[in-house]
Order: sequence, then structure tokens, then C-alpha cells
Amino acid sequence: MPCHAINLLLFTSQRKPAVLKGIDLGTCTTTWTVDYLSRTAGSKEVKIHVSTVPQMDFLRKNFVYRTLPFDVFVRRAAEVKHNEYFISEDEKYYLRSLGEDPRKDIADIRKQFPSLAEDIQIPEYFEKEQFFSSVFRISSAGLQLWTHYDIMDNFLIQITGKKRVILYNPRDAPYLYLAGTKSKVLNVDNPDLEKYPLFMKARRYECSLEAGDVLFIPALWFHNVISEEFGVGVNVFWKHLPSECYDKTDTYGNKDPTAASRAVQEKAYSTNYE
Ligand SMILES: O=C(O)CCC(=O)C(=O)O
Ligand SMILES: [Fe+2]
Repeated sequence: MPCHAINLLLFTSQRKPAVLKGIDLGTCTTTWTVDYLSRTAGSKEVKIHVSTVPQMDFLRKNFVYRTLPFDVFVRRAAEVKHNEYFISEDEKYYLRSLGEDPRKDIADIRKQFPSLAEDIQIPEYFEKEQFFSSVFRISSAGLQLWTHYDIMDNFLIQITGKKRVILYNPRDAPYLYLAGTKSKVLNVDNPDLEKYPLFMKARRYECSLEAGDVLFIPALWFHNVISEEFGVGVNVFWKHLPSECYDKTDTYGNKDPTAASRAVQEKAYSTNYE
């Protein structure tokens, strides 16, 4: 086993987030320009989030869902002011790619974007049977995705563009004012402490992702993501627990696992962390 694979196994088993640099991700890191992406993926329709403000709020829904051909979407997401737009000329876009039928099918870029999937080499540090989904994350500059957790282990592969990611340990959940898997505290940099006094107690971890970096986000770790530039990411979720622990109807990877599996996941945090 190569040395970096051993390192990776070591920290995935420690269940701590980490940024991996210098991993061979294939040709995507050099070829995925706006032109290339538009030409290669063509006009397949994608459902996108469109927002007039950069800070998207899932709970109050300050954005709308719209559909665009992929090539048009990528060009718009890469520009700051738009000639053609839905709500405002400086609206922001976010794509979280989905399966063909999002209620039944899981996002897998090899199925929905086969020509682009050829260009990316996904770090294979888990067994094939553990793979759950691969998801495009394409965002306008400035866009901020709400703080949330997912229930599976995850590599966030940043192919182009810069991101800033703030993370919180699952143990700090009591300070994050959760509604389901999402935090009500949108402004993590300047929180309203009168409304959310306990937020002060949450310990913030922060990292910058440059193009070509891969962030390991362990299951249940909260993350808040700001795209500092227009950028293209792909994230890969995999099942680190036995398959039967997961809800079979969950195509997003964010439905809570069964009570027993949740207890197992949480135990990892109460024993492994200082
Ligand atoms: O990079 C993003 O836009 C969001 C990533 C994310 O939420 C994830 O990888 O689970
Ligand atoms: Fe996530």
C-alpha cells in the first residue's frame, strides 16, 4: 500500500477532518475551464439554487430552485453580473447535482456526467461496496452554504476555485441551534449572540481549500462553506459503517441513521476526542 494511503487510513480511522494536498486527481485540475465544462457536459438540464444574497438560508428559504442547461448554468455561475437572469442581475448560483430521479436515484457523476467523470480520479481509500454517491458542487463567487452535517464520511474534492470551510465537532451540537441537520446560525463570522448565546461555546475549526485540495469531512462533523471564487468541486460520500445502518430511502446522505448506528457514531466522538 502506498504511504499516502496508509496515512489516510490512519486519519480516517481517527475521525478528524484533514486537508490532503498533492493527491493525483486526474486531468480535471488542468482541463476544467468554463469552456471545457460547457462543451463537454453540454445542455443536460440541472436543478440549481438561485439566490439574490450570497448567504443561502435553507430554513427560511431565501433562494429559489430553477432549471438550466448545464452549459448555460456554468457560464452564469462564473460571471458576476448577468445579462439573462431569474431574479436579479447579480444573483448567485449553486449546483448540488442529483440523481436522475432524486427521490429514487443517488447522485453519481459517472452516471449523470459520464464524459466529465472520466477526467477525475477519485481517491479510492474505501472499498467499492462502500461508495455511496459523487456530487457536483458548483458555486458562484461569494456563495455561502449553511452549516450542516451529513451522516457519511466524505471527501470534498476542490477541483477549481478557492473555498473556506468552517467545521465544528459533533460534540458541539448543543451550541449550534440545530433544526434537523442544519444550524440556524447563518452568520458564523458575526453571529447574533443575543439570539444564539451558546454559539460562543462552539469551537471553530477553519481551513482554506485551494484548487486540487481534498478535505476529509468525517460523518456528523458540521461544515459551513464559502466559495471565495467561482469553483467546481465534487464530493464523494461513502459508508463507513455496515450498510444496514443506513436508511435505504436516503438519496442525499443526510437522513439520520438508525438509532443504534447513531449511538455507534457518537460514541466514536466521546471516546476519540479530547
Ligand atoms: O463545497 C460545498 O459546496 C459543500 C460541500 C458539502 O456540503 C459536502 O461536501 O458535504
Ligand atoms: Fe455537506
